[in-house]
Amino acid sequence: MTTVRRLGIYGGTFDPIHFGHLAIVEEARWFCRLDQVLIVPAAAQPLKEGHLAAAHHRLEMVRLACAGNDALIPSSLELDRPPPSYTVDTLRVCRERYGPEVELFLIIGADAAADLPRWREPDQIAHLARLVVVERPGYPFDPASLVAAVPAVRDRMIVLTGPQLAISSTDLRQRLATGRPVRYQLPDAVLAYVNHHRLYQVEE
Ligand SMILES: Nc1ncnc2c1ncn2[C@@H]1O[C@H](COP(=O)(O)OP(=O)(O)OP(=O)(O)O)[C@@H](O)[C@H]1O
Ligand SMILES: O=C(O)c1ccc[n+]([C@@H]2O[C@H](COP(=O)([O-])O)[C@@H](O)[C@H]2O)c1
Repeated sequence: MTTVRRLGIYGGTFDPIHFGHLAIVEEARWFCRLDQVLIVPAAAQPLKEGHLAAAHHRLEMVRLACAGNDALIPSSLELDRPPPSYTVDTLRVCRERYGPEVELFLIIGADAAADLPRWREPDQIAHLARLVVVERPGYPFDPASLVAAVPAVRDRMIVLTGPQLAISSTDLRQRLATGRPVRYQLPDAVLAYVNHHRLYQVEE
């Protein structure tokens, strides 16, 4: 069994999960020498209007995407409690489950990081976990403004350039709805699942 000393936590709507997600996790895992990364689909993201695929579908797609990489652990942590899914609560549960010796690393894309001041208890988030911000094409990130808005992130933030893949779930959903190709933007097994369950097709 892997001894976990450095644990990554990567939350998202994952509607659907794609290679942009997986590539940034891999970068963070390598750079921060993480033993494991929990991939945590949100029941309901507090600042988002809603999602299209049901929670069990999004979790199953995460499971399929993680297959073959023992360091990636699909987690139903946020689906097992009532929404909204506040990250600070998830980090508290992880702290309790894994104990004080395990260092927590919260992985987030640059667009989500810029929004951190609007999240619930951002100071506590920075106390509970180091923040691993991975840059994303189209979302210039200014660490100084984040530190100005949430001083607790100073010395707790790592910014990675990352693989810079301009893939988004919104674009994938639009492509799927209009019959455009999405292959090579997400794992084949996830695409097969999406097609089998007709997740993002517009009914005629
Ligand atoms: N291509 C990408 N590069 C870097 N970070 C990404 C990328 N896609 C998503 N992320 C990050 O992954 C996390 C989860 O994102 P999410 O599930 O909302 O995907 P998304 O592609 O942004 O979806 P949507 O288009 O529906 O908003 C967030 O921290 C987000 O910033
Ligand atoms: O805790 C909050 O207040 C909060 C506000 C907005 C977003 N989040 C989390 O940020 C992660 C990325 O969100 P998203 O919309 O990019 O999928 C996901 O795990 C969300 O639950 C958390």
